Amino acid sequence: VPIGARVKVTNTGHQLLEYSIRVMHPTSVEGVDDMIRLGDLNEAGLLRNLLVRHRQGVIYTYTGSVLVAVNPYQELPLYTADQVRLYHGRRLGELPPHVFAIADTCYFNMRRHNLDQCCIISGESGAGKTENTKLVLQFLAAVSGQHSWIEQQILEANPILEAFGNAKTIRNDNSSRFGKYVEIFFNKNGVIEGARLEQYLLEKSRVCHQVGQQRQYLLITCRT
Ligand SMILES: Nc1ncnc2c1ncn2[C@@H]1O[C@H](COP(=O)(O)OP(=O)(O)OP(=O)(O)O)[C@@H](O)[C@H]1O
Repeated sequence: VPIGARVKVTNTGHQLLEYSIRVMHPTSVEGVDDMIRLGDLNEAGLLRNLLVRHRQGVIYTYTGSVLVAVNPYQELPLYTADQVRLYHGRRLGELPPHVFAIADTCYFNMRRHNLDQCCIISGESGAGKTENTKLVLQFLAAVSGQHSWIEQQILEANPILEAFGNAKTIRNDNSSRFGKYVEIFFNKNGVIEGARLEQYLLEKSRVCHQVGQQRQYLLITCRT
């Protein structure tokens, strides 16, 4: 049953949807940074908030410690070195929502509590998972102290992986053919020492041409 509606059974046994119309909560008019503060905390309220912010050119919104990113489909001046410096060492929520704030919170928690941190990036095809993953890596490489060859290698591995593992679909010109599990290893001083990437969840439905044995799926690049 859609949110805001309820099922009513008529005398003849038919089911009807009855919609209730309510006055919009003031927080839904301008939009809020953190959707936990929404008065209309339902699906319609969340979607409206994202729409209002998108119209204002704002692509990131929190729901507590979860970041919702709306794909802007255009270059925004949000990922400069100045932005990295701005978000480094700040508490979540202190500044406007940003993927750098999430990356910084992970880095801070890892160093402070000496615990592994995990960032899950999910969404439908074309939502911006790959781009935001790269931004998290870019941020971690920038703040993790020494600017060594290793950090550069990790960042530069992406175009190579994308060359083999990405291809055009109706939804996304640069669609990934497989999911990625990226592990970044830091030493005690918070400096990047290495990385490991594991691929999983290959979407066979996206493969349109198969080379040789099944195991070679990942080396297939194709255009649909
Ligand atoms: N933050 C952003 N700023 C600018 N452009 C973006 C941003 N996020 C996504 N895009 C654009 O949208 C395109 C699709 O994004 P991306 O490849 O990250 O989606 P995805 O969720 O990984 O999709 P798939 O599941 O199909 O691999 C990118 O190639 C880029 O052009």
